[in-house]
Amino acid sequence: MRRIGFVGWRGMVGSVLMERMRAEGDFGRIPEPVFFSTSQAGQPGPDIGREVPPLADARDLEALAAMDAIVSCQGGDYTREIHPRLRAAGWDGYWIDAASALRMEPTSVIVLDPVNGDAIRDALVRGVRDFIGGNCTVSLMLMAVGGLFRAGLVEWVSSMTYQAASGAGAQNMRELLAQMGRLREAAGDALDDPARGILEIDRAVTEALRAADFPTAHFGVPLAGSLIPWIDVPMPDGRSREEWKGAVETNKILGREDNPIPVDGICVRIGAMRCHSQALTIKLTRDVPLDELEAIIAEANAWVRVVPNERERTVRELTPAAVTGTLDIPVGRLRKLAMGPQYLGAFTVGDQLLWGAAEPLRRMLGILLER
Ligand SMILES: NC(=O)C1=CN([C@@H]2O[C@H](COP(=O)(O)OP(=O)(O)OC[C@H]3O[C@@H](n4cnc5c(N)ncnc54)[C@H](OP(=O)(O)O)[C@@H]3O)[C@@H](O)[C@H]2O)C=CC1
Ligand SMILES: N[C@@H](CC(=O)OP(=O)(O)O)C(=O)O
Repeated sequence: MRRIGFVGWRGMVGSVLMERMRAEGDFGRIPEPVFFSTSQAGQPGPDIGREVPPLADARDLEALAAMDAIVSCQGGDYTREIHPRLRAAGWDGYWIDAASALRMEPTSVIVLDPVNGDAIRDALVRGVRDFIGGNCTVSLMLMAVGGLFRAGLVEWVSSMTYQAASGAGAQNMRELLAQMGRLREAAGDALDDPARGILEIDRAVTEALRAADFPTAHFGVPLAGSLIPWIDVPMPDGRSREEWKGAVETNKILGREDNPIPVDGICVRIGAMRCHSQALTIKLTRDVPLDELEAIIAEANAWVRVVPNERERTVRELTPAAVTGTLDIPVGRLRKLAMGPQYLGAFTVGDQLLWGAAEPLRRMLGILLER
């Protein structure tokens, strides 16, 4: 593992990956990092604390084929264009990818090593070469309650999501802020005057939300002051593709494709910046006391943390504002539901650019570098 190529490192997910790799000193373990771009070939590469060659052309198959591994955060269109051609040309290096394009291919493994590290290592021994990061919502749910799955305690899960703007892309994050700004403008001076009636302010804000010039070029509809109960394209059975991924990717990561655990729910976009939250209803395979369930959840990996089901701790620690920019995976609101002792309620939050996207790729590269 000498030459590692990075494609898509300038983008939002790629930048988070670069930040994490710099913070962890990963580049010190890579003898020859090569940075590619589809639009900036020949320009200087990123600052990684030592000199790197100018950017290579991300469509130059010969240059790509000289890599022992390629990490791509460039997106699905790029993967669909380049990966088959590289493989057809006989390239047998490792392909590590953030995009969903290859996730459900039988030749690939979805990587989330705190949950399926053994499956990843088995796959390496079997000669698997394509290692793909999972859907952010799926990875964050499994980081949160993977312990319950591992213990065989999950009969089914319903996940109701509250997904951040970042999942739709960098331009959407900007648009969310532009929408927020427009609403603040609409409230005008009335907001600074405590004597002015709230209904007057609300009327002005609603008018702005519905105005033809409200900034909606990327989301298509208002997100600030509203929400969007549909993410990604429709599937034939009424699910959105994001909801479909919840089921198929979870079971692929768990190695349960032949005997899948039902996972379903409604995926909703809300006005958070980069943290996805999920309210989970879990039907347990048997009645287990709550304190045992909490211990199983908390011991599953080094990042998950149980937040006691207390108001003060919950509103401070179990929110996008508290979690954003960190690798923490808090899980709280844990309690048995009114439906019966086998029904567990939970709420979890995670940064969708870290554990939801960049971190599993960084760790997969780390596993390859250790070999
Ligand atoms: N957004 C998310 O939450 C998640 C995304 N993913 C996957 O990762 C892929 C990449 O997503 P994302 O990072 O959001 O994509 P971006 O749109 O932020 O970046 C993709 C590419 O756009 C090019 N680009 C053009 N202009 C700019 C600019 N001004 N600044 C930076 N880059 C620019 C860069 O390529 P070049 O250097 O070649 O011009 C860059 O690598 C997605 O398609 C998806 O498959 C996976 C999980 C979560
Ligand atoms: N679809 C996710 C983000 C994403 O890019 O997912 P995927 O990697 O599965 O395409 C969201 O909108 O929040």
